[in-house]
Amino acid sequence: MTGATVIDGKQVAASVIEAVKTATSALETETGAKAGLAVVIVGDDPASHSYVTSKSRMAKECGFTSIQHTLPAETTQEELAKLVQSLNEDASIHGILVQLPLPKHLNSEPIIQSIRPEKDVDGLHVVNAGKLATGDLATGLISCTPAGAMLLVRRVHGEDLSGLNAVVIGRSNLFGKPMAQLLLNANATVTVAHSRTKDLPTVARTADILVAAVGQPQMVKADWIKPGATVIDVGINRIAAPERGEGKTRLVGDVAFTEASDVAAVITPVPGGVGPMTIAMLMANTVIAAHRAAGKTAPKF
Ligand SMILES: Nc1nc(=O)c2c([nH]1)NC[C@@H]1CN(c3ccc(C(=O)N[C@@H](CCC(=O)O)C(=O)O)cc3)C=[N+]21
Repeated sequence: MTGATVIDGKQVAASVIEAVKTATSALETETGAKAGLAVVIVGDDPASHSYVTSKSRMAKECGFTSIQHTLPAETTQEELAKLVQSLNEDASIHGILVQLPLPKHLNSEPIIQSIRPEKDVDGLHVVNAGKLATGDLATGLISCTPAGAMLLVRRVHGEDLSGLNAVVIGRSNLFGKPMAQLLLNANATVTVAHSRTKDLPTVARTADILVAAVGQPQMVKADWIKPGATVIDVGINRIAAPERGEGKTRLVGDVAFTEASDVAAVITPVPGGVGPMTIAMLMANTVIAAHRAAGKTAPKF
């Protein structure tokens, strides 16, 4: 039995996309500039290709100039660096996304840091990470998954999280750290827990807002959740689903959704929760970057 309200991330993402479309066409009408997103993918990992395809499709739907660079698995560090450099210099491109992970022989860190911060729509450049860490949310670009998860939190709790305990499980630069900073910036009392935390369930149970990015399928159980909490599930795990037929798989989050729904007040599903928000915020970051490049005040999402 599901007692919790299930947040429809697809629906919230669709409303963000509508706002992006409006901002994109307003910018074009005012300045003649068309927002441009370049997505770079190296190698042939099928999951990565499917994500990139949906990003490119969504970019077109938003009215962007959307270009996709598909490079062979044996691309060298120098070749990739050269491509990023040319995209940095291309005035028609406002956002550059290099799909991660890169093949093992490539070093992603210098590539990400070579993207001009103004075009870093993934929010992974140290300049953007630093702006978020110092509370400057107005001039940088915020990493898409935490930005999307935070937008869902704001839909539930409003802009001010004063007095609320938030626990983020996960401490990656990609998600956990920026998520914690967004929550802190909204006045939540934030705990960052991780694999070395002693007694994770007890720590998790202090959360009014529990954000799970543990990377383990259905690890967060009902007894990890404070009754009435908001649970944001950031996990994307593909597991075997023999009930659907031999060799079939399905997507699950980091939260044991069915049992968690009996305890939480609000919960995000997987699929259909944070995932669609990630793509929507990438579009939002691109139109923000395009506004700034044209010297216009960027829209807020
Ligand atoms: N530079 C970079 N930036 C990223 O933001 C980035 C990346 N690399 N590499 C891979 C991860 C993963 N990621 C997702 C985006 C959307 C869904 C999404 O829309 N998921 C759907 C389900 C999709 C499906 O059915 O497979 C959902 O949760 O409903 C999931 C995962 C972005 N990533």
